[in-house]
Order: sequence, then C-alpha cells, then structure tokens
Amino acid sequence: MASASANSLFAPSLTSSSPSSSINSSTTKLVFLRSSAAYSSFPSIKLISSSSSRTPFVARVVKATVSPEITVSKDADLQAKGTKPTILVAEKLSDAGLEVLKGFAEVECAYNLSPEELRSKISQVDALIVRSGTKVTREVFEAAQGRLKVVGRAGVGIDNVDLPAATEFGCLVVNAPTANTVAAAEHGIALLASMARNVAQSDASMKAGKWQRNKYVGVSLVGKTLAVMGFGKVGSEVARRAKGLGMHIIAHDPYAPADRARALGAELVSFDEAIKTADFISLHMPLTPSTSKVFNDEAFAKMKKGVRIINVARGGVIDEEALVRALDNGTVAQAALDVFTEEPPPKDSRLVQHENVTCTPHLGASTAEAQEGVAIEIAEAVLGALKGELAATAVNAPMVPAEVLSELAPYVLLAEKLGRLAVQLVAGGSGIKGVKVVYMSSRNQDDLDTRLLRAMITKGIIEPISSSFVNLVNADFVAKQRGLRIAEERVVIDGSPEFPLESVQVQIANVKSKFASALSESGEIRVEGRVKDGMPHLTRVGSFSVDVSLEGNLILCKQTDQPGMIGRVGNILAEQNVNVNFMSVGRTAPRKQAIMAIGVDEEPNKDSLKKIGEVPAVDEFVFLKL
Ligand SMILES: NC(=O)c1ccc[n+]([C@@H]2O[C@H](COP(=O)([O-])OP(=O)(O)OC[C@H]3O[C@@H](n4cnc5c(N)ncnc54)[C@H](O)[C@@H]3O)[C@@H](O)[C@H]2O)c1
Ligand SMILES: O=C(O)[C@H](O)COP(=O)(O)O
Repeated sequence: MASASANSLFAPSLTSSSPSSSINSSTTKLVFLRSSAAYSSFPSIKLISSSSSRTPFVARVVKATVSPEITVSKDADLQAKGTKPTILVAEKLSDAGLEVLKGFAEVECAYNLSPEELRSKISQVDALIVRSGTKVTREVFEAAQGRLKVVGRAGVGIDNVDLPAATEFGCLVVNAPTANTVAAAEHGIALLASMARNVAQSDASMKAGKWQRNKYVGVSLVGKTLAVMGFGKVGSEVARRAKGLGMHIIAHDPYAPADRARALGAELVSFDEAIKTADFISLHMPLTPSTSKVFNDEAFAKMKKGVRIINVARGGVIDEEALVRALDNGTVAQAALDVFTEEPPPKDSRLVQHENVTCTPHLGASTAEAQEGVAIEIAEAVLGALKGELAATAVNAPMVPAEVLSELAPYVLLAEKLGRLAVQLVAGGSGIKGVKVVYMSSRNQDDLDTRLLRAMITKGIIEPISSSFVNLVNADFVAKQRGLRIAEERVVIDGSPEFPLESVQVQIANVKSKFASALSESGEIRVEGRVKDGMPHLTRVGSFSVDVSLEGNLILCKQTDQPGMIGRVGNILAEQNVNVNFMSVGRTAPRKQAIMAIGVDEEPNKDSLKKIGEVPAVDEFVFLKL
C-alpha cells in the first residue's frame, strides 16, 4: 500500500472499485494523489485496483464514487494516531453547529480575541470559524504559516475576510449564505415598521416617565413606495413581506433578473429612479468596492424630501457623515440601522445618538432559528472542505460538483503526474513561460470541466521547482504570479463519450530539454498520458510512443534498438537492489532509435545512473521522480 502522506486533510474517499487491472499484477493497490509536501485542499483520491486482468480501456476506467467514509488524513501517521483536525471558533456559534464539528474535530472556542491573540493561535489550527465581528486579514493568513486550510464565515457577508489573501495562501473560504436570509428580512421589516411608528423612541420616552402621544405620530406604510436596493436573497424576501403590507415595490439591482423581480411584484429600475421616487429605501446589497459609500451626499441630494432609510446590509454602503447631514437638513426624515461602518460604532457616534435614528447592534441574523441553521450550515461546509470536498458555498474557489469530481478522479492524478514529469524534462536555466494542455476527448466541447485538471497540471509543474504549494484555490493565482501561462485546447476525437477523457498532453514550448528525445517535431517538450485500469500511464514522450505506469520513479533512456538492452540496464539496477516495476520500449523502427521507459520503485544511486549512461547504445537518459 502506498503511503498516504498527502497533506490534504481528511479527503473524501473516492473509491474506484471494480474490475480493474493493476499494472504490475499486484493484488490490491492504494494510490494517493500525492505523497509529499503540502497538499492543502485538494482532495486525496484513493483508487483501488484489485485484479490483474487487462480489460479494454473503456471497460477498465471505473467511475469513482464519493464515499462518506473518511479514510485519508493529512498524514498517515497522524491518521494512525487518530489525530483530528483543529478548528478555532472565534465567535459565538450555536451548540448545534459545535456538536457537528466536535464529531470530527478538536474544537476550540475562543471569543473576543484581539488581533494579536488571533494571529498567535492561527498557526495551530486547520480551520477558523468567524461571524462578522472578526477581521480575517492578510496578517492572519501570513501568521498561519500554511496550516490554515479553511475559513468558515458563519453568515453571508464575507467583507471581513481578506479574500485575495486567502486565495494567495491557498486557503478556502466558505460561507453560510442561506440560513439567515429570513431572519435578516424579518429584521428589515421590523425596523421599517418600528421606525415608521417611532416604537423605539416612544418606548424610551415612556421609560423616562413621559407620555408623549403628539410627539410620536408616525407615518403609514400602505400605498407607500419602497425601493429595495439589492434584490438578492434578503432583498427579495423583504419585498415579498412589504408587498403584504400594501407597499408599492421598486427595486434596483444591476445583476438581478427582471422576471424574478416581476414574479414578486417588484419593478426593476435604475439607481437614480429608485432613490428619487421612494418613500422608503431598504438596503440589501453586499459591501464591495463599487457599493462602498454609494449612499453619499450626492445620492441623498437626489432623494425625495422626508425619505426613510433602512439598512440591514452593511454600514459601509452609507457615507455615515453624509447621512447625519441629510438627517439634520431633513432630506432624510428617519433612518433605521442595524449595521455600521465601524462595529461597534464609537460611543459618541452622532448617527447613533441622532433622535431620528433607530439602531440595533447588528441583530439581523440573530434569531435562535437562524443561528442554529447558520451554525449547522457552516459546520458542514467547513468539515466538507477539510475532508477535501469542494464546498458548494466556496467563495474563492471554483465549485466542482461532486459527480464531476468523482468522474475526474483518476485523470486528476494523471494531470499532476504529467505536469511533474514535463517540468523535470526542462533543462536548467530555461525559464518556463508557456504551457499548453491538450485534452483529447470524445465528449462535446462544453462537456468537460477542466479547472481541476488545469490546477493539478499547474501544481505538478510548479511544486517541483519552487517552494510554493498549489491547490485548486490558488493554482491560477500562483501560475499568474510566476508569469506562467497555461493555454488549454480541446480536441474532439471518436470514442466513447462515457468517459471524460481519452488522453491528456502537456507541452512546454521555448525551452531546452535535458532529454532531447522529449522534444516533439515542432520543438516543444511533449508528454502525453491516459488512464488505464484506473491508473495514470505515460503513453508518449516527444514523438516516441511508450506505455509506462506513472508511479514511483521513471528512467527514460534513448538508445539504439538492439537485443540485450533491457537485460543490461535491468542488471545495473538489480545490483543496487532497485526494483523495476514496469518497462516499455517505444521505437521508430526495428534496430533504429528507441526510448526505453523503466518504472522503478526505488531511487537508483548516482553510480547506477552513471553506469546506465555508460552503456554504449544509450544516447541519453534521464531519471524522473513522479
Ligand atoms: N444585518 C444582518 O445581520 C445581515 C444578515 C444577512 C445578510 N446581511 C447582508 O445583507 C446583504 C444581502 O445579503 P443576501 O443574502 O441577500 O445576499 P445576496 O448575494 O443574495 O444579494 C445581494 C444582491 O445585491 C446585488 N447587488 C450587487 N451589487 C449591487 C449594486 N451595486 N446595487 C444594487 N444591488 C447590487 C446582487 O446582485 C445581489 O442580488 C449582504 O450585505 C449581507 O452581508 C446582513
Ligand atoms: O452577513 C451576515 O450574514 C450578517 O451580517 C450576519 O452577521 P453575524 O453573523 O455577525 O450576525
């Protein structure tokens, strides 16, 4: 059994279990995606091949299934010791979520950490769970020293997480986008109604011993126009509820489909039209660079005099000083705010103290039901990510559905091996700039999701030549940072569309090779492989056909085809007790140029390699670590 020392924490067991052939006739093999260094959030994939029968390609490629069983840990030794991942919960999470987490991980709850305390703890944990109160900054990712694999945001807004930094450090960010929608919408409606009827102010007045019926005459909602700014999950639920209160609903959202708005009885309008015509404006957009302070002096100046504003989205979408001015000059009659640019806001905040402002301390998601839902949603997402599953709520990684992932499992391994092999064929001193990947498939052009394969090829190419670790989250980023361009081409071939890929070719152009025979007729390094019996095989080097299982290490020898070569090289390796697990010879013609590909379990020492090079018929050779 191969070592499962991949650094992917608790990957799903993608088990290929059916008649398949082991290349060297062993009975059962476990092959893990990677056997060294950091593996991060890539899934470790286990392929089991248990027969020595050689079945045709089509029959031999076995569909892998995602098993809920957890079999692979970051490190085989840790797994043997039953070591669990550690999760730091930095903000209050409901017990239901904590229970889910504790079933699988060591959980440390440490609330109200200072930024320094968070940074000092972060390198000891595999995942971090926060709500909106914790700033997960670049410094946090730096302090994690590569251990932090997942940040779970127990809620929707991820503006408190530095996403570019997370991506750069290969850390997956997941959120819980659905469980608090209704709670936030209900809070928006609560603020709308209580603001219109001065509930908070009159309550405070009564508690101060007063009875001020004339002062707190409110305004009615029925027949008034409500502009919903941001027609997503919360915005549309607010619209639905406000409609029931007899309000006329308009909405502004540059990305929302008009038919969805219409179906809820809302009319999509421009930003200016929304703010000019509304009696009430309710904010439900995310805080992004383009929405930051979008409600500013200029916007307030366009609004109907006496407009009322509700914000349960993010404080930062409002220029708070401009809002105070608009409240003071009467443009805005009232505001009801659940969220603030700085949370908690300064005690002497003019906005909070303003008599026409109703405030709540970011309570939109704070119902018992929503918190339980959010906690379970985020616990499952974080555990899934730690197991190597590609989370459906990933914020900074492509979402690859489980069925696609399971189908691609053996090809993912092939992709990394080909990348790893191709880069080792590059002569020192050649800067790699352009890589081309050609996917040969009988499937339709659009029917192959290559993101995972591209990421793995990138990983295979970059990791052997750098200290970076690459995963699905950061593959494109790391490639770009290194100036490496990965071009992809799909070639549709005849064959069975039942399988995603027939073969994959990796080409590295404009470089010298330390093994000249790896250059194709057109001058680039070219290696090609396919999945056979559920195992990755190298099938072409340069213009030579070979067939060798991509496991262990590989020696490629270019030689003049003649009797006795296999024996001579085999003997040299045997002298050093190096076990040959596979050998194949590809030649241009009998007794002409040939490439001998020899798979070896152990690494031959320098002496043995020198002796291979000294065999008179050997023109060149290279030793490659897979
Ligand atoms: N106060 C709370 O406790 C609480 C609770 C839940 C959500 N929220 C916040 O509410 C907001 C909405 O949450 P959601 O779950 O509905 O998110 P969502 O992603 O479902 O909806 C956001 C909508 O805003 C739209 N949008 C983006 N840019 C816009 C722009 N410039 N102008 C207008 N619309 C724009 C998007 O197209 C999307 O439809 C987020 O900021 C979230 O953080 C707050
Ligand atoms: O974006 C969200 O989900 C809400 O603002 C809730 O934030 P909270 O988890 O800090 O209550």
